[in-house]
Amino acid sequence: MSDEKRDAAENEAPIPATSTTLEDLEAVEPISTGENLPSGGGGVIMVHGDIFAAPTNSVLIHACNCQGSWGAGIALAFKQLYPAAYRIYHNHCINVSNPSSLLGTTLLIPPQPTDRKTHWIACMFTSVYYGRRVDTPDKILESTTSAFEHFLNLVANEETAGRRVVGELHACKINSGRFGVEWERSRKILEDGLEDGGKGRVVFAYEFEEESGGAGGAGGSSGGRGARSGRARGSSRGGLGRGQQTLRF
Ligand SMILES: Nc1ncnc2c1ncn2[C@@H]1O[C@H](COP(=O)(O)OP(=O)(O)OC[C@H]2O[C@H](OP(=O)(O)O)[C@H](O)[C@@H]2O)[C@@H](O)[C@H]1O
Repeated sequence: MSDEKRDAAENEAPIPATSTTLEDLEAVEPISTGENLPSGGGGVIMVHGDIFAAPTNSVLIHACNCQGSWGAGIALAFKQLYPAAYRIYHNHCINVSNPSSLLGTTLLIPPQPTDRKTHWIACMFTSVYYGRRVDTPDKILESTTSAFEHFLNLVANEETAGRRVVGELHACKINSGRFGVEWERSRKILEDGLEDGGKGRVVFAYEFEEESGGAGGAGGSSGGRGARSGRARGSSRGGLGRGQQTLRF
C-alpha cells in the first residue's frame, strides 16, 4: 500500500472503544516475580510474553515515526488499546511546524483515565518517516541514542515531581520490525544508555513470536490485528548470564 493510501486508510479506520481484543487482554495477568533481576546495576532483560500484560503503572516503550500515525505493527495495537494516549501522540506530532524536529526525542504519556489499561507510553521518535521513506539504520540508531537519553531524563523528572507512580520499564524490540534495524544494535544502545544515566534501572524487553499477519518483520505485513496477533512463548528461568535471563509476563 502506498504511504498516501495508508494515511487515508488510517484516518478512516475506527478506533474501537471495546473489542474482543480488549476483552482478551483483561484475561492476561502479568507474572512479574522480580526474580533474576541484576543485583545492583541495571540493564536490559529479555522476557517472553506480551508487553500489554505488563504490571500496572509500567512504562511501555516503543519506537515511532514523527508523522503522528500509529498505523502498523505494534503501534497499531497501541492505537487500538490506548486511544486517548494516541490522541496525545497525534496532537504532539501535528502541532509542531516541522515534524522532523521531534527526531531523537521521546514523548512520555502518563496513563489516561479513559484508556482501559493503566500504563505509561513512551514514544521514542527514531525515524522521521515510515515505509519506503524510513531513515537508514545508522540514522535510526543515532536518534535512538538521544531519544533514550531524553526518556531517562523524563522518567527521572517524573520521579522527582512525585505526582504519579512510574513503574517498571518495558520495551518491545524497538526498531526491529518495520524500521528494519537489527534488535541487538538497538539493545546495545539501551544498555549503554542505562549504564550512563539509568541509575540502576532495568528495561524488560520482549521476545514476541508473531503469527501470520502480525507486527514483525522489516517492511513486512500491514499489521492485521497488530501485536495481539502474536503469542507468548514458554519461559525459561535461571542459569543464564546477566542480560540473558528470561522472565515470563
Ligand atoms: N504484544 C507485543 N508484545 C511485545 N512485543 C511485540 C508485541 N507485538 C509486536 N511486538 C514486537 O514489537 C517489535 C517492533 O516491531 P514494529 O514493526 O511494530 O516496530 P518498529 O519499532 O520496527 O518500527 C516502528 C514503526 O512502526 C510503527 O508503525 P507506524 O509507522 O507508526 O504506522 C511505528 O509507529 C513506527 O513507525 C517487533 O519485534 C514485534 O515482534
